[in-house]
Amino acid sequence: MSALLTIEHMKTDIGQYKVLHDVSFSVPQEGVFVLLGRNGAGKTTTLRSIMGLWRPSPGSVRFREEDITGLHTADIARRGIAYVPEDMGIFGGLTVAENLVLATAGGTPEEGRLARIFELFPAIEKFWTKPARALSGGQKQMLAVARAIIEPRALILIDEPTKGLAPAIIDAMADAFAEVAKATPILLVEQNFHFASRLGTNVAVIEDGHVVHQGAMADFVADRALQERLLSLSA
Ligand SMILES: Nc1ncnc2c1ncn2[C@@H]1O[C@H](COP(=O)(O)OP(=O)(O)OP(=O)(O)O)[C@@H](O)[C@H]1O
Repeated sequence: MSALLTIEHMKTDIGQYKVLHDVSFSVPQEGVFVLLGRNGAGKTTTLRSIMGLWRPSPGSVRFREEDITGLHTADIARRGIAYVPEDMGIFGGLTVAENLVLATAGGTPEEGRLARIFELFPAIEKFWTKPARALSGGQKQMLAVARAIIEPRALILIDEPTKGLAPAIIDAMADAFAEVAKATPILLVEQNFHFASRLGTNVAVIEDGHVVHQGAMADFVADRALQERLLSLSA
């Protein structure tokens, strides 16, 4: 089966700074693909480049067999790629309901989809009429992901959802994300190796703007020497 998303030799400059030097990886049609790397390695820049928020040049991004390199962000999103940025992009002054309605194309969430979201993230239903700023950090992250899946999507990019969250919340999030991934593949940026290895089916490691490893998560988890070398982990 061909890959869902293929990135080849992506290189991104931000102003005068050369941030991505050579990023290549392929996201399969199913599961959770994790992009790991130390602080400042280029993970967020990779997601932003896929979404057209930075313009990669040269290199190519292919999605469902189509070359989407250089398209505008709205055109990339229209092809079914949702992006949950690290700051989550939710509106604190609006209610949870309004945040979800704003994320729908027609202004009315589809009933079955909303019911599924309530099942996955009970806090969304519980705090439906409350302002989003009243949610805890973990609940805000759940709302951000709920916004991403309120419409059918082909792929969700999620940037470091566990940042700053307590272990019990992270465990609940892992369960919910595993459920989400059964319907929609996820490209996940993470630094929390425990969370990433629990969820991930495939992994790529980025170091100083280069992808230095790509493979099955199970093989990476089994290879402690490789983890130690690439991530300074002794997990
Ligand atoms: N707007 C910007 N202007 C200049 N340099 C930037 C900008 N955004 C990111 N960088 C630099 O690009 C490099 C990669 O940043 P990026 O945010 O992609 O890393 P990351 O792997 O996501 O790290 P983190 O885990 O800390 O978020 C860093 O050295 C960062 O300082």
